[in-house]
Amino acid sequence: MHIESNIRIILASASPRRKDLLEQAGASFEIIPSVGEEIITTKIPDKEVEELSRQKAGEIEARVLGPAIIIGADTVVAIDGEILGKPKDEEDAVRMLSNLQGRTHQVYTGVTVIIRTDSQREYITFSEATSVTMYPMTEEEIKGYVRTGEPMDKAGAYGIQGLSAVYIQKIDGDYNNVVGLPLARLYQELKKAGFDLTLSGRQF
Ligand SMILES: Cc1cn([C@H]2C[C@H](O)[C@@H](COP(=O)(O)OP(=O)(O)OP(=O)(O)O)O2)c(=O)[nH]c1=O
Repeated sequence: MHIESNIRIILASASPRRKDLLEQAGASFEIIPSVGEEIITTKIPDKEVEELSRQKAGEIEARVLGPAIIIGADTVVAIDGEILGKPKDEEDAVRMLSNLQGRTHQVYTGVTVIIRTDSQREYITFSEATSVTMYPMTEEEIKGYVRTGEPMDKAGAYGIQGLSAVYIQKIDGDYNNVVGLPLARLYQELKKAGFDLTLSGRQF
C-alpha cells in the first residue's frame, strides 16, 4: 500500500501515557479522543481490548475527512479469568490491588490502526500481552498507594511507570504495553503496511 510520509496521524486517545509513547517513536500526530460508549460483547481479554480499540479508532475515522492514519488502543488487566478495567472508586482499587499483590497477572493492550488513503482503506487490529509479577503488599501499603490517587485512571488500579514501580518484581513482555501502547509492535505492524512511523514528519 502506498502511504504518503506526511499523511495525517491521529491518536484516538485521551491517555497522556499513549501520547508520550507515540512521541517517543518520533511521530508527529494530533490527538482526538473518542467519546462514544464502549460496547463489550466478549469476556476474553485479548478480544475485548481489540474490540474496544476498533470502536475508538472507528469513531474518530467517522469524524475526520481525507487521508489519515488513526490509532486507537485499550488496556485491561486479567487475573483468574476476571478482567479489570479502571477502578470505580477507592474501595474498588483496594479490592483490585489485594487480588493482584504477590501474584502474576496479564496486561493486554489492543490496538487498531485504520489507514485511509485517497484510494484505499486498511484496518489493522492486534493485541499484546505482558505478564507482570507483583511483590506481596501489606494492607497499609495498598491503602497508602490508593490514597495517592495514582490508581484511579488506570486499568488494574496501578501504574507501573509511577509509584507502584516499587511493588513490581518482574515482567515478561513489552513494558510499554503495560503503560498502554505496545510501541514496538505498532511500529512493526505499520512497517508491514508500508509506513515508517518514525519518519512521519508533519506537525499540525
Ligand atoms: C496497567 C497499567 C495501565 N495504565 C493505563 C493505560 C491506560 O491509559 C489506562 C487504561 O484505560 P483505557 O480505557 O485503556 O484508556 P484511557 O481511558 O486512559 O484512554 P482512551 O480510552 O482515551 O484511549 O490504564 C497505566 O498507565 N499503567 C499501568 O501500569
